[in-house]
Amino acid sequence: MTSSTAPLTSTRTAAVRLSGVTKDFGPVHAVQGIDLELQQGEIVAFLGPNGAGKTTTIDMILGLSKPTTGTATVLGLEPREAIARGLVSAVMQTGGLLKDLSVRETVQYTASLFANTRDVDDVLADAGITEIADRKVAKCSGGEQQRLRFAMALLSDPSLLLLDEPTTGMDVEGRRAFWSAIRRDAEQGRTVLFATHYLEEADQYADRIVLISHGRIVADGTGAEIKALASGRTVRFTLPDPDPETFARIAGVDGVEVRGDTVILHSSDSDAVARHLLTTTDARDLEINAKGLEDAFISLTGDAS
Ligand SMILES: Nc1ncnc2c1ncn2[C@@H]1O[C@H](COP(=O)(O)OP(=O)(O)OP(=O)(O)O)[C@@H](O)[C@H]1O
Repeated sequence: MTSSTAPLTSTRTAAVRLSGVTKDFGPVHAVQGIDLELQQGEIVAFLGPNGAGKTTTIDMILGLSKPTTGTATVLGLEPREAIARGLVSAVMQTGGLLKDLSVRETVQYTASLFANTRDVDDVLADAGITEIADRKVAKCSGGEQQRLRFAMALLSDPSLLLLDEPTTGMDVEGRRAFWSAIRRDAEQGRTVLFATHYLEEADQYADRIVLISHGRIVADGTGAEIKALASGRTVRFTLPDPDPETFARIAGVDGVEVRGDTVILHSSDSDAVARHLLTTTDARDLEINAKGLEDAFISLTGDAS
């Protein structure tokens, strides 16, 4: 066994390395070949729609399931080994809290289950919940409960923190308080990977966004780079027997989708494209819409079904 000599704190060891990872559930190909390396200290968002494969991938990083093919390592170790050494913690969406305990009692109880932990008051402070330490869990808002889960996750002082859609169902204020606690903590150098559906959340809190769709990475970059993919407008219209080639040649058109008699053009100059269509073709029922993330997924994956 070589793991006892592994250079755990070396900046050269990736926090997470996925190589050719796939995961099948019977006939469902949930993850279809992911190669990804996260450096220590990075805050990375896994951004994708429902069913993209985010949770399945996080479960493999946590060692909760094994890849069908490919390998996953955490700080150079097998995921289960990294967990056993207290190097990884997770904040999941729900569950795991006893309603009758107070916030402090919950953290104290969790701490009592481990041999070595950080000081309870310190983790309460880091999670920003010192002032509600005596409140019963049942009386805490969704955002406060998530900050409590975050405090519990900090007890082992993990190098890697995984968050699976941690702000689902929270109001704006709960979300803001939760993320400011995470962000403050991450500034100390912890690696954070979180799954989200929201481009804004990913853009605001991550240094890097990995866009995932249908079990594959379709883009990987900064918030500005990913937002550029989701910017621009679509021009939708109907025309009998449309020819995609003709539309691709119109100045300002970046992408063409044809669904029967309906055509959707992606463009950064939708006014010019609309003017051209209305003055030189028989296009009808023309609509201009702001592009969103769903359109970015469609353009990137070519999935126009
Ligand atoms: N245990 C399982 N058995 C069968 N299919 C599964 C199982 N777990 C996940 N899947 C399927 O794998 C695909 C990926 O699911 P996954 O939960 O990883 O997506 P996700 O990106 O986390 O989605 P969401 O944002 O909805 O949580 C989906 O089609 C899902 O139905």
